[in-house]
Amino acid sequence: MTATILQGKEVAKSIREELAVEVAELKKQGLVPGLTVVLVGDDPASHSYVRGKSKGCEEVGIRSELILKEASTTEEELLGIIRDLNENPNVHGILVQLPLPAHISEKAVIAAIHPEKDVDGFHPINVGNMVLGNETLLPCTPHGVIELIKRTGTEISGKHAVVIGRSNIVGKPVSLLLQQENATVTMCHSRTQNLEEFTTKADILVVATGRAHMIGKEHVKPGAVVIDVGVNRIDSGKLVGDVKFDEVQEIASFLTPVPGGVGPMTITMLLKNTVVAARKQAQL
Ligand SMILES: Nc1nc(=O)c2c([nH]1)NC[C@@H]1CN(c3ccc(C(=O)N[C@@H](CCC(=O)O)C(=O)O)cc3)C=[N+]21
Ligand SMILES: [Mg+2]
Repeated sequence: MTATILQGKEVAKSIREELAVEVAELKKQGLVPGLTVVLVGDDPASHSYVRGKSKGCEEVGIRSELILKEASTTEEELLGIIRDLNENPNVHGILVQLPLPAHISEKAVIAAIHPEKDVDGFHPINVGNMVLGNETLLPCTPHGVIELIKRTGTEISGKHAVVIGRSNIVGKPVSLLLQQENATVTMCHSRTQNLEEFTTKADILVVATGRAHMIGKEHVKPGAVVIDVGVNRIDSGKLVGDVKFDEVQEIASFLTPVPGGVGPMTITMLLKNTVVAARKQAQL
């Protein structure tokens, strides 16, 4: 079997086209959705991701603004910026790019964002609502993963999903969303013993370890849907996933590439959240 490659980039494009139509409609009603991205410091990877976000906004007609602050910015200054953005009616979404410099508490910064403007879905109130199954702004990568799996035409309900990685931004929330789609979910992580024993049972395997090329075909059940959330910059400068693509392609039914898989879906879900947040705030 050779896997069908799940082109996240193309799925993302079609969702962006739908969003562009929706945004044009909102503009006729006087509402221009607005996203502000705050970037502290000069991490090149962060700058590259942020460029992707501005480009996405431009594509769908969202007004986007970038606030660049030097690495020496204090937590108080950053909290002050967030307070102003919380009060600005033209700003519907606030995204503070992570990671932040070590002297700034990410927890404090995330908690300071108004939950209705938290388009990352990282605020404890939004996380709590997600856990409860309440309608809320969902975290972008997990939401993008679910959308991608749905595009395979695979029924999630009743399937065994195995998630590797237990981070707050991917592993934990994606496990929860899969369970809400009625999958039976197993969560594995860096301390899991006999990883293959679990992963070879997976109908759906979501890999979010942050370790380049750690999953090979010996980990995968023939015919599985494999979603690679890894974005690892290797020495050559190349971007690679957590999955050995060429190997796993021989055995999976569907496989996401890196780049061009989950990444573009993440940004698209951010655009979607910004539109949802704008509607909610404008009561439209
Ligand atoms: N507050 C916050 N929210 C985030 O959502 C957030 C963050 N901080 N910090 C960093 C991570 C990482 N992240 C990515 C988004 C898109 C791609 C993406 O589109 N990647 C392209 C390739 C991009 C390239 O070539 O560099 C792809 O996979 O095809 C990757 C990574 C969002 N993050
Ligand atoms: Mg882990």
